[in-house]
Amino acid sequence: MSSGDHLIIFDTTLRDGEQSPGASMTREEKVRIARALERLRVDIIEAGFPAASRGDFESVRAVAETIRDSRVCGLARANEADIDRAGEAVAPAAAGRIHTFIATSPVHMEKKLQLTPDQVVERAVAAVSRARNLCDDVEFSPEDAGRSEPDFLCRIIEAAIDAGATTINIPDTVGYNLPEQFAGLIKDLLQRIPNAHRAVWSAHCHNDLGLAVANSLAAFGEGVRQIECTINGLGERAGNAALEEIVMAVRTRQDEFPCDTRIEAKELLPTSRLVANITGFQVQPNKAIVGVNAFAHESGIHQDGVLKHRETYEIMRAEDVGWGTNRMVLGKHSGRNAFRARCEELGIRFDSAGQLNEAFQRFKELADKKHEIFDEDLQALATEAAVALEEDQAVTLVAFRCCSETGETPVADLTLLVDGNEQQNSAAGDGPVDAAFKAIDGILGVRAELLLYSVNNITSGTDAQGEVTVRLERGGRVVNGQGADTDIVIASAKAYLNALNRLRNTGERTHPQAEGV
Ligand SMILES: CC(=O)SCCNC(=O)CCNC(=O)[C@H](O)C(C)(C)COP(=O)(O)OP(=O)(O)OC[C@H]1O[C@@H](n2cnc3c(N)ncnc32)[C@H](O)[C@@H]1OP(=O)(O)O
Ligand SMILES: CC(C)C(=O)C(=O)O
Ligand SMILES: [Mg+2]
Repeated sequence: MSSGDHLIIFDTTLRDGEQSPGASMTREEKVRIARALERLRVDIIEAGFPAASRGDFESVRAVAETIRDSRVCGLARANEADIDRAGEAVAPAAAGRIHTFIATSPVHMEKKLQLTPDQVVERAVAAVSRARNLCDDVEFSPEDAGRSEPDFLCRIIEAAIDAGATTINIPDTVGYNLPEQFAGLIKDLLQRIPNAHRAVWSAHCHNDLGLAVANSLAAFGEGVRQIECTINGLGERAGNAALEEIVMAVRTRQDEFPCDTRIEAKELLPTSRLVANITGFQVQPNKAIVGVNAFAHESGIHQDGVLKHRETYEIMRAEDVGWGTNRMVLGKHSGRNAFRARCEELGIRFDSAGQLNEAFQRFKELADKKHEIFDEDLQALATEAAVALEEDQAVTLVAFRCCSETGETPVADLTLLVDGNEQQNSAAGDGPVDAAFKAIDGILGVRAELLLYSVNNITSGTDAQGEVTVRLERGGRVVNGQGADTDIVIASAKAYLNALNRLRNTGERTHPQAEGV
């Protein structure tokens, strides 16, 4: 719990994070998240604003009673009642903190507090002194410091340290600052305030301009040793600096920073998921560190690079932040190397370059129709490709159109390539599949009995491939045919043709059951 020479991570998910409209948490939920934060080894957990409500007081107290390895903090305005309530709430903690604040920008002092700067200094000093009588660890924040006058900040911060503040937190409350400007403010305050060295300095940045993490890191570069942040960047308006981004930026770029955090990074993903599930604020896929795509590669050139040497396209290891591993997503941007590697992992071997090419071609065609290709899709593709190569597909589907309207008889219109010649036919049927089969029969003039027709979706989702199996019987011979497509009527036509081709190729076969369904 001591600050030592590491960067102190002050997590405010349960206080500022909870201020996101719609993110309110119950006491039990706060305790669950606090436990996760303790496993993550955050130094300080700001558990709530005890004066806000009885429920929040009880939540902060429950967290203080439960957590042993992180300091537990409660927020309080600069008034007696709030401070006493915060002191009472954190009293059971193994290590507690009272965090008191008052706004220092001209607009906040004049319009919101309706106090003069002298009155604000007076309240800040009284608040810090009162808090110090209740707790030996007191943090003071000049709210809206990012828009406050530096001279006034120097005055009030010096007074707060003299009154007993052990941490001075500089908030960019409305996310207005730019990184260089915020770093400049920190540097200026540290140089000009004579007793600055008696407190730990902290940054608390908001993300209104998407700069919360950048501003926090810039402040770290200028001497702050505590950063206030939240899991998934949850927080008031556009949120706070994201804890996982701060932690991994500092760890990954130790060449740029003076020290590291104590965070157990493998807990980042589980904690992110817990907070997302409890608050209902799901993380965007491209969110750094914890987004589902943060360690996923779909482009062939990237996949090829990562397969050859991970560091070509990854600056962190997925495993280090709680993911099982990085992820190769097969889609239309993927190349042969990733395709073959995944197939090999699934035990699919290609005996020849021709077989690989055939399967890869089919994979690209499918990928044009489907967002993501799953393992089951690959299995189906590999089977189809093998069948296509090993069998004489004398009849193939060239084009297909089907009109199906409420109250109207469905009509299928298709073109087949039969022994090298294109032939077209239309037919009506009881349903689109029946119409398709009849149109095929019309061209081929075959009479086979349909013994079985079944459809399975290979993967989930409305863009999933449907896999159709048909079983045909003619003259005592029984064959099965399979077809897969994102359109199940086309999958049906393919399966029917596959079976008809087999009937042609297995003219002499008498044990069709061996094929199984
Ligand atoms: C930047 C931040 O994140 S600050 C924290 C923001 N979080 C919250 O506000 C969540 C918890 N808040 C609450 O539950 C309520 O606002 C309470 C219980 C704190 C106060 O409720 P109310 O007494 O009804 O006051 P209300 O919220 O309407 O107005 C805030 C009052 O606090 C005053 N105030 C605001 N900040 C401070 C401060 N740091 N120190 C002293 N007084 C303050 C305002 O000037 C206003 O005073 P007024 O009533 O005399 O005009
Ligand atoms: C209470 C303070 C630190 C705050 O949340 C802010 O200014 O954003
Ligand atoms: Mg804030």
